[in-house]
Amino acid sequence: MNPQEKIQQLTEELRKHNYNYYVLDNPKISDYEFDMKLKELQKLEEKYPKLQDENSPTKRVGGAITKNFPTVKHEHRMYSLSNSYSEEDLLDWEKRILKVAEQEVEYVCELKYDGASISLTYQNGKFSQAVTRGDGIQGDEVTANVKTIKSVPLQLKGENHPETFHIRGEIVLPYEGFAKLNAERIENGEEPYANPRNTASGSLKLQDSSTTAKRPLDCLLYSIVGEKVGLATQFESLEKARKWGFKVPPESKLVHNMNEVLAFIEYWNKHRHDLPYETDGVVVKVNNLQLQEELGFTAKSPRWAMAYKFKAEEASTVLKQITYQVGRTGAITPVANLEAVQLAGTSVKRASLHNADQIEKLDIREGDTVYVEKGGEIIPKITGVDFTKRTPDSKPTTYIKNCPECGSELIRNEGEALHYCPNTNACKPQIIGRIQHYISRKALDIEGLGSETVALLVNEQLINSYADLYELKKEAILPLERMAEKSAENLINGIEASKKVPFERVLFGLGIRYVGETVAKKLAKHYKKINALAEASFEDLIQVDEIGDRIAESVVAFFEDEKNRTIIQRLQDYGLQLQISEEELAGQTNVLEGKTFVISGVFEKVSRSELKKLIEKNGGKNTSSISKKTDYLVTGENMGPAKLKKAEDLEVSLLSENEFLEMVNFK
Ligand SMILES: NC(=O)c1ccc[n+]([C@@H]2O[C@H](COP(=O)([O-])OP(=O)(O)OC[C@H]3O[C@@H](n4cnc5c(N)ncnc54)[C@H](O)[C@@H]3O)[C@@H](O)[C@H]2O)c1
Ligand SMILES: [Zn+2]
Repeated sequence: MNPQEKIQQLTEELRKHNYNYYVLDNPKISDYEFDMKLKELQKLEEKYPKLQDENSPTKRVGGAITKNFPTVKHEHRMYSLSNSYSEEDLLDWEKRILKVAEQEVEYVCELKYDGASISLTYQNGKFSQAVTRGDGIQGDEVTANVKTIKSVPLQLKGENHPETFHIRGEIVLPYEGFAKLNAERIENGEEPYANPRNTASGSLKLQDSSTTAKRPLDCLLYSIVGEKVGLATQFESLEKARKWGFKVPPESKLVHNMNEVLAFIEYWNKHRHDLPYETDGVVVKVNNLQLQEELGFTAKSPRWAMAYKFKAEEASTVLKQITYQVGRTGAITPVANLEAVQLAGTSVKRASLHNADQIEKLDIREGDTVYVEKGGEIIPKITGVDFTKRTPDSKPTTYIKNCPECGSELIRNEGEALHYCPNTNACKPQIIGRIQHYISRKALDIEGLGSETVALLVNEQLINSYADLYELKKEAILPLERMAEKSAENLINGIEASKKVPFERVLFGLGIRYVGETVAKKLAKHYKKINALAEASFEDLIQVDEIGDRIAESVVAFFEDEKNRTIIQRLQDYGLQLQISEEELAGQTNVLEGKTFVISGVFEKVSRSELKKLIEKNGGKNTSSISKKTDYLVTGENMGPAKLKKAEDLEVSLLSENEFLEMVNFK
C-alpha cells in the first residue's frame, strides 16, 4: 500500500469509528486502539504534508450533530485538547509558551473527566440552554435533558452575574450508576453499554427526558466563557463558578511551575480510582487569561492547554478457560478465567464475556492471549484477541447447549442476547438465587440471614423456595456450620419480622422477571391486592402506566405457573403483606409518589393533566401518581411527598411556566 492509500484507508476507518463513538455512542474498538490509529495517521501526514486533507480526523473535533435535536451554533467554538503522553511532551509545550510569555507561568491543573462535553448558557442568573460540543462549531440543543441533572443549577446563587455567559464542563456518569444500569440491561437481555462516557453522552440524546432523569448523571464545570465576564485568571473563574452554585471539581489546583504540574500528575495517576467517576488524564491550563488570548488556538485545540493522558488501562494475558454461570432468572453468563494480571492496581483473574455474540464477534478461544480493559465496570472486560499469539491447534469456541448445573437444554428467545436455563424450579443456582433475591435489602430485607446461609440451607435441603423459610425451626438450623443459639434465634426473628414488609417489596421479592423495584411499586399501587394482579390479563396489564409487552407477558406467565400460585397461597397463609395497607386501600394517602420530584409552592387552578404535561416536558417522571385532586401538593424543598398537605391549608399563589420551573427541583 502506498502512503496515499494508507492515509485514505486510515482516514476512512477513523471516520467510521468517530461515527460509532460520537453519533451512535457505541464504539467498536477501544480508545487505545483508536488513539494508535490516529497517531499513525498523524505521523504519515507529517511525513507527507502534501497528502493532508483539511478535513482529516486529525484536524477536526470528532463529534457530529444528530437530526433529533435542534442544531445550535456555538457563540464561541468548542475545541478539543492537544494530547501528550510523556513528560517531554509537556516540557516542549512549556517551551513554546515561554517564548510568548517571557517569564515563568502559573498553571491550573485539573482532572480530565471522561464524559460528554457540554456548554450551558445562563441569562440574568437563570439557566437557559444546554448544547453538546458536536463538531465544535455547532451542537445539539439538549436543554430539557440537562435540566434533569440535579447538579445543574437552574437559578444561580449570589449576584452580579454577567447578563449572558456560557459555562463549559463535562456530563459524567459515576461508576456506580453505570454498573447498575448495565446490570439491569443484562438482566433484560439487552447489550450492556460500552463505557460511562458513551452512556453519559447517549443519555443526553434520549428523546424522552424522563428516561434521562432516571440516570444518575452529574455535571462538572471547568470554564466560564463570554464577553465582559471580567475575570483575570482561570483559577479565579473556577472559584467564581463555585460561588454561583456550580459543581466545580475540588481537585483543581493552582500551581507555579512545571515541577508542580508533574507532581499533580503523579499523584492523580495513583489516586484517580478513589474518585466516583472516570478520569482519563490531567488537563494543564495557563492560568492567566490574557496570556491565553495571546497564545490562541490551532485548528483543533487551544495552545494554552494540554491534556496529559494516563496510560491506557489495558493489559494482555492468557485466557485459560471459559466457564458459565447461571443467575437467579436462569440467565447464563460466560466468564473468562485468566492467568492473573495486574490492571489498574488490582490483580485480575476473571473477566466478563457478556454473551455468545460477544464471544463470536471477538472470536475468543481458550488458550488465546487477550486484551483486558478496566472501564467503568467492576468486572473488567476483554476487548480483543492478540491473533499473532494464537497457536495452530486452537479451536473456535462452541457455546454450551446445556445448563452447566442441571443439564437442561438452554433456550434463547428471539431478539435476546442471553441464553436461559428453562428449568426454573429445579435448577439449583436458580433456586438459591431466587431466595437470595427474596431476602435482599430492597425486598424482604431479612435480618440475620445472609446469602451464604441461604446457599447452605438449600444445599442441606432445609429449604427449596422462599416460602419454606417460614417453616424453618430453630432446632433444624442449629446443627448447621457456624450457627449458634443466638444467630439461629436472630434468623428466626428476622424471618418473622418480614411478615410486616409492605406489599410492593414482597412483590419485588417474588423475583418475577422484569419486575424490578419501580415496576413492583407501580403494580402494587394499581392492583392493590396480589389476587387482582394474578388474575390480570395481558391486555389489562399493558394499560398500566409504564408496563410494556415484555413485563406484561412475564407477569402473566408467572401467575399461570401452578407452582408459583401454590407458593403465593402459602405466603398468604403465613401472614405476609400481599395487599397494600388498610389506609392506602381507604384512599387516605394520595401522593406524588416516591422521591421523583419535590415541588415548593402551591398551585391553583391547574388541572392534573396540565401539571402532568409541565412536569413531563421538564424531565419529570412518575406523573401517573399525581393525585387526582389537584389540591394535593408539596411545599418546602425538604418536605418529602409523605408530608403533602391539602391546598386549602396553604397559602395560594401563582402559576406561570417559569415560576413552575423555579419551584421544581427534580430529584
Ligand atoms: N473507540 C473509538 O472508536 C473512539 C472513536 C473516537 C474517539 N475516541 C476517543 O475519544 C477521545 C477523543 O475525544 P475528544 O475529542 O473529546 O478529546 P479528548 O477527550 O481527548 O479531550 C477533549 C475533551 O476533554 C474534556 N475535558 C475533560 N475535563 C476537562 C477539563 N478539566 N478541561 C477541559 N476539557 C476537559 C472536554 O470535554 C474536551 O472536549 C479519545 O480518547 C479517543 O480515544 C474513541
Ligand atoms: Zn439449569
